[in-house]
Amino acid sequence: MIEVNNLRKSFKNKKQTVVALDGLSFQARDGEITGILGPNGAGKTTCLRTLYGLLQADEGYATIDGINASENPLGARAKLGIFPDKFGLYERLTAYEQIDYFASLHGMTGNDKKQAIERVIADLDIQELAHRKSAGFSQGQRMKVTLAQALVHSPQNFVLDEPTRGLDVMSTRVLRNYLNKFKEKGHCILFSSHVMQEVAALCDRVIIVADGKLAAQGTPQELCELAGETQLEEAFVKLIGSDEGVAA
Ligand SMILES: Nc1ncnc2c1ncn2[C@@H]1O[C@H](COP(=O)(O)OP(=O)(O)OP(=O)(O)O)[C@@H](O)[C@H]1O
Repeated sequence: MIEVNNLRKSFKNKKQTVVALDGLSFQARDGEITGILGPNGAGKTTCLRTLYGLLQADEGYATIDGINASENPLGARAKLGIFPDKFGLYERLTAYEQIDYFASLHGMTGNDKKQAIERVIADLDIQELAHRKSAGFSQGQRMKVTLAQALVHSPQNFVLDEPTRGLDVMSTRVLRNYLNKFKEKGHCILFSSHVMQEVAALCDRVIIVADGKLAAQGTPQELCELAGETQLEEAFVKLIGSDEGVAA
């Protein structure tokens, strides 16, 4: 379970202060897919970077299975799989070596590590890629290796930043199926998006963020009822009071 409590974060330069998070709070529960939906600049990535321990909030805190992400970033990351917005594979390494590298970063060694790598390779059905160098991998193959390296340490929680950006239809379907399977096993999945269809298709609960604050939350159905609309897109526009920076 992931909890975000009253997060505040501003970025300051000489001329200007940008408030990225302005007291954001929400929960993402086990056994559910939670989507953070918000227009461009709403604060989604800033929130996720705080969860990874890459950014320190000015106020408030985030916990991963009860572990404070800024006080104990290594402990929190052990419980977290991170699917970044760009697939940064090392072209000269094989898929197996990439996954092995991430397993080692999580402190895995010996037979436990070997078994974990083989399990995730089988899970994602990438046996034929395992001993190929990643230079030349297709977008879908890169996505699967990225998933494997994010999940090799069997985290309870999985966070994805705009996961289907740049993916073709087939890769998007593979990723969605995988997220649904992961959810059915009782894991907590949190992803950010400004793509309405994706959120409507995948999410059990939606956190709508605008200007760094929680604008509304609930199931897609509850959000439609709250706004008095039948389509999530219309409900979203009504709830944030603007249609800027939203993709259908
Ligand atoms: N490192 C930074 N320095 C200065 N301003 C920043 C920095 N990171 C984020 N911001 C600002 O904070 C606000 C929130 O940005 P953030 O990237 O979290 O939004 P987002 O919801 O992820 O947007 P998008 O959907 O466009 O990716 C924006 O106004 C952005 O310009």
